[in-house]
Amino acid sequence: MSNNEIVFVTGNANKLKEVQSILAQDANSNNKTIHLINEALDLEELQDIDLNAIALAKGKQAVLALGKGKPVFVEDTALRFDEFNGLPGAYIKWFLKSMGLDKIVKMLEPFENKNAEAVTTICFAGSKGEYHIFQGITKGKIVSSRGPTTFGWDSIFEPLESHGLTYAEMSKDAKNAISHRGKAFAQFKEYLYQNEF
Ligand SMILES: O=c1nc[nH]c2c1ncn2[C@H]1C[C@H](O)[C@@H](COP(=O)(O)OP(=O)(O)OP(=O)(O)O)O1
Ligand SMILES: [Mg+2]
Repeated sequence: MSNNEIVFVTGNANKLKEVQSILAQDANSNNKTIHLINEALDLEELQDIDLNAIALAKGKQAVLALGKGKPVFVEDTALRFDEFNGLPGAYIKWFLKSMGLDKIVKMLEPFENKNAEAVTTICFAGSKGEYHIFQGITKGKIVSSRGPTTFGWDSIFEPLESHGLTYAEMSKDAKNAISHRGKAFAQFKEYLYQNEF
């Protein structure tokens, strides 16, 4: 692929919007413009608590689906409860689908420790067949839903760095500045600016 084109395989429109916005920030201060192409494929997801292993398996699925030689990346996002030793983790997607936000909050009711961390793990497959993993972590706590419920578990996660707001109560730019995804993509961006892909 020419022109610094890179494929992001995700079926999640909210993720795509955030990633487009993060990659567009300070794009002018670099000579390199990254052209993002979205493929909304539903990839098979490994069941594991090892987030790197999940992201790598997802990246390999993306390469299989698109064919070798195209720079492509995926990301998998987990919500890990301290009290549950990291679960639901990557399974948060299925908890959300089946139980909904309120019951997820209730799962922690018997426990004092509401601490959690949001984790985005990116797997990038370069044109030469190599894989790279980047990860961003934001610590916070699980709270009763506050703010719009448009994106996943945003309304029940209050990051430590937000001074009392849930992700859902923050502006998009403020969320991206401190979020798990913002931190993971800051590293990925650095890599893309400094390397041929
Ligand atoms: O910043 C976020 N704030 C709130 N909720 C979020 C966020 N990021 C992902 N989420 C939700 C979406 C899905 O319920 C689960 C992650 O699952 P995950 O497999 O990574 O996403 P997905 O299946 O929706 O899209 P993809 O096609 O990229 O796999 O957490
Ligand atoms: Mg998924």
